[in-house]
Amino acid sequence: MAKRLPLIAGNWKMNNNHLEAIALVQKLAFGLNDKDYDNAEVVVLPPFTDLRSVQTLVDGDRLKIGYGAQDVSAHDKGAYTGEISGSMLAKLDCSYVLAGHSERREYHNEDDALVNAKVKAAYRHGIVPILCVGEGLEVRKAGRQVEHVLAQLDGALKEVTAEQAERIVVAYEPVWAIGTGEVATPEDAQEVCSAIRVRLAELYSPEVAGAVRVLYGGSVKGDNAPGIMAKEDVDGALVGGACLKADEFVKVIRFGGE
Ligand SMILES: O=C(CO)COP(=O)(O)O
Repeated sequence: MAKRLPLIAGNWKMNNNHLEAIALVQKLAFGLNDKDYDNAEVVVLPPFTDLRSVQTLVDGDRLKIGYGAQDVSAHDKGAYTGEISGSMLAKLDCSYVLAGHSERREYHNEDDALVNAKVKAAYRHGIVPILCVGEGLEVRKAGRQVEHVLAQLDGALKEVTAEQAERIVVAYEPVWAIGTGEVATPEDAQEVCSAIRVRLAELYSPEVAGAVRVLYGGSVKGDNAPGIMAKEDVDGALVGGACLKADEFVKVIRFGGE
């Protein structure tokens, strides 16, 4: 089985205008060397309004940093005020798009059916979805995190083919660890990431399960990344706060040492 290249993705959330975006990507590129890009695929997920500027910079300077969006419409075009389609993102050469981030689920009432529609919209336009799943504190306290996350996974993957699923990225982000400074232990992350992989093998095949990158997200920083990344079924990180500072994000990307 081919070794999975770790993916370190920075979700900027609603931070940085397009000028700030250019400055941050330039600083990040300046801080990274060839070895870093061999160790991990580096991706940034800026707000929609920054994507054209990021595309121009990445193209012009031939940066090895990938990029994508934080959301996509389930629809391809038409009267959907405020929405952004997969084809618009594809035209900006976005490689990835988040689907089902807990903040979309919470503040925009996105349910598994809508997340599933967004996952399929991404595939229609050749964009790899980064599917976010994760439990809240109550579910964690009740010890039902695995069951909860697998139900989200099943819902999001309805009618997704094995060929499509092989390319998906799944990010396990326990809601109680997002933006709280409360990081899951490496064992917590491994438990759920491994359960996700087992479920992918059941839904598809061991080959698909072996190819999919499963990330952990939730208060990942330079100092806790190595412990989490050392776990067998954790193939990278989805980083929020720590990706807004280039130096700190570089530390996460160097989880395995300089
Ligand atoms: O939600 C996250 C990434 O998508 C995690 O955010 P923090 O790293 O700020 O906890």
